[in-house]
Amino acid sequence: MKVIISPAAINGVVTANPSKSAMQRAVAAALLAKGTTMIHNPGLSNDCLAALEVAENLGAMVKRLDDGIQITSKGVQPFYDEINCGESGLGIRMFTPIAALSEQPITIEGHGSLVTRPMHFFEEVLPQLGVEIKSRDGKLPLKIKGPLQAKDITIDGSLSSQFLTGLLMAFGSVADKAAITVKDLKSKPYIALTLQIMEHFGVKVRQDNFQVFHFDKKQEYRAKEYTVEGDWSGAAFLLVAAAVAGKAEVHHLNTQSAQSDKAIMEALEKAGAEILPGVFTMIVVKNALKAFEMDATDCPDLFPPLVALAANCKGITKIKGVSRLAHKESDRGLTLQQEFAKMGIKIDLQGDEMFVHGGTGIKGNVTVSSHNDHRIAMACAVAALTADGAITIENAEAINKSYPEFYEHLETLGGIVEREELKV
Ligand SMILES: O=C(O)C1=C[C@@H](OP(=O)(O)O)[C@@H](O)[C@H](O)C1
Ligand SMILES: C=C(OP(=O)(O)O)C(=O)O
Repeated sequence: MKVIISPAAINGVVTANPSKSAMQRAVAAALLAKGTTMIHNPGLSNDCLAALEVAENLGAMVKRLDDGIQITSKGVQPFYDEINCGESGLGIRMFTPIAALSEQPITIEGHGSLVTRPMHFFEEVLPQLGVEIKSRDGKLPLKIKGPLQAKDITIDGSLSSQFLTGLLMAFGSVADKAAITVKDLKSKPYIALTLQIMEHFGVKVRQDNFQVFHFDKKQEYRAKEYTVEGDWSGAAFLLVAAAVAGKAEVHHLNTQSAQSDKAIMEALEKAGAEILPGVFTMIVVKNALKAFEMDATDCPDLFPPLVALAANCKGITKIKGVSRLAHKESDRGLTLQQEFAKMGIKIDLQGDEMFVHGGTGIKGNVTVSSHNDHRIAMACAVAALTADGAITIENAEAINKSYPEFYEHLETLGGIVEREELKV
């Protein structure tokens, strides 16, 4: 699908979409728990749907009800010898150690960009925990055979926190006394979110400075009611849209959330946007915007909205953490540079730093590509609001990975979105 976004002023109120990071973790916890869990405000993005299907294939019963999604489980008891994590990096890295709790051989598949994302971590770590594993040169498909035994282990956390999330979740249901030591952990707030959700479902982990994670006694996940928080990662695009093109009120955003991407507020403040915080509501209003500096090493998903913001800020914005972007749905440092260049915005990449030359005007009447990356599509859509003509985004349906409601929400706020379905 192509969408054409015309320049427009933003003004309106929306409720943030459910966080896929929180939803996927809750689905995993519900699978690991014995009993019936009810998930309210469930996410229905592609990554969330993939997590639900994986949970079903690993033994859970999933029912869609009017007030949420009900998951009934007896723990991991696979129905099939294959699971498919769709395009979700978190999904595959979290569910692989969980699937390995069973002794049944299981093939783990995915599609799209997931097929080229690195998984060699598992080949280094899982054999130390008693799991046999084969991959295609560190990539999908993975073939595993458990059962995983929780033991003291040291891992490298520099590529992604998602592997640690998977080990923590799996250890939570089998560890007696064990510790995971992590070297050079990145994206730490995502681990805080994992620990918070594990604790909600009855499993406590003692941690020292995000370096050592101790399991002190045998614990069990308990089936619970859980309400998925609003998604700061998706809302970041709407808040930036307001800062550059008008005003927006976004509901269901918790400023006390463990989500790393609430750091968008720090960037908006530095850039000079007007911010009116409320209880579970953020109001952002346009103001004169200036270049800012930000370290996004631990909140890498903020790069695309930060670039859309920086494009509208006078001066050169410096964002640190570019090396975290190489293995996302696209190589996001390069795709941002390439697509924003088409809109007349110069981006320099120097080592781990990105420099965005903003305030020079955004060029419209151009076609950009999402590179099948949801966050690139959303960043280009926000850039279009202040361009001097409409911007066509190819492969615009990429947003379904995390935020299927994105274009509707943009329209609710006053955005002008024309959809062109491809004719077959
Ligand atoms: O745990 C999670 O929910 C996520 C962790 C982050 O990945 P890294 O830990 O690889 O940075 C983030 O980029 C991803 O979108 C979601
Ligand atoms: C990188 C992302 O997700 P994941 O790694 O879970 O595929 C993302 O949502 O931007």
